Amino acid sequence: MNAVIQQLKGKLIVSCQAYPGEPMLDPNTMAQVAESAVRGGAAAIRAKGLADLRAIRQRVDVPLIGLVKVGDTGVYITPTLKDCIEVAETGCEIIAIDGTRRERPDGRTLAETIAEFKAQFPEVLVMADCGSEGDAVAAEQAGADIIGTTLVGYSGERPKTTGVDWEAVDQIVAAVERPVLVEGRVHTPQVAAEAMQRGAWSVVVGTAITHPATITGWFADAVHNAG
Ligand SMILES: CC(=O)N[C@H](C=O)[C@@H](O)[C@H](O)[C@H](O)COP(=O)(O)O
Repeated sequence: MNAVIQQLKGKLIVSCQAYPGEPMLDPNTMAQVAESAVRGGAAAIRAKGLADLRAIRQRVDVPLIGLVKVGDTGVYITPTLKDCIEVAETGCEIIAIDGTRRERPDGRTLAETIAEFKAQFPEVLVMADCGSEGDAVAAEQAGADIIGTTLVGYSGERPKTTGVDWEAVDQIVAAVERPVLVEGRVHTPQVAAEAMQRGAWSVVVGTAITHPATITGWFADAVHNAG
């Protein structure tokens, strides 16, 4: 078992991302958020964008799961081999890439992408962001080291549930042997604990920890609806 994967077993991973046009879209800000998450107990940080990744790398010692987002539709999470290489060059232990069976913008299959990437970066792990059980099985066969439920509800294969899509999580956990990171719409500690009980290796939480505008909206709506 790879040491980094072992290190993440039963631990919380925090995703620190701000989006185009947002006030927190700033590498130094994201590095501060990441360091705060590590102080709170995050065993690893997931982050996007080369500048954010470089800034976070200088600030925290825990493993980094790096990605880039190219657009926000179709295959947009670290979509090409070139993107994989650029992310790995920032010093991440793990790269997160689109792990669906959809056509990739550079024409490579997922298996080709992983094989060519690993030829250059044998030490760097690949997390496949999947949207369904079928994706997860294919991604494992394609050589992914870690399976993420990241794209469940976003790739068109599964409906987007309000919280975690437990049916998809159960199917994926049962179908693959690789560690499954439950990621996407984990909004409370109780839900994170349930993910572990259902067989997750680790849980990745983004919005509910690191996206104040969304969290504020939850509270604002609750107050408004109760008033
Ligand atoms: C679908 C997609 O593009 N997900 C992205 C992947 O990196 C992020 O925008 C999410 O914040 C992340 O997956 C964590 O999920 P949540 O923020 O729901 O805890």
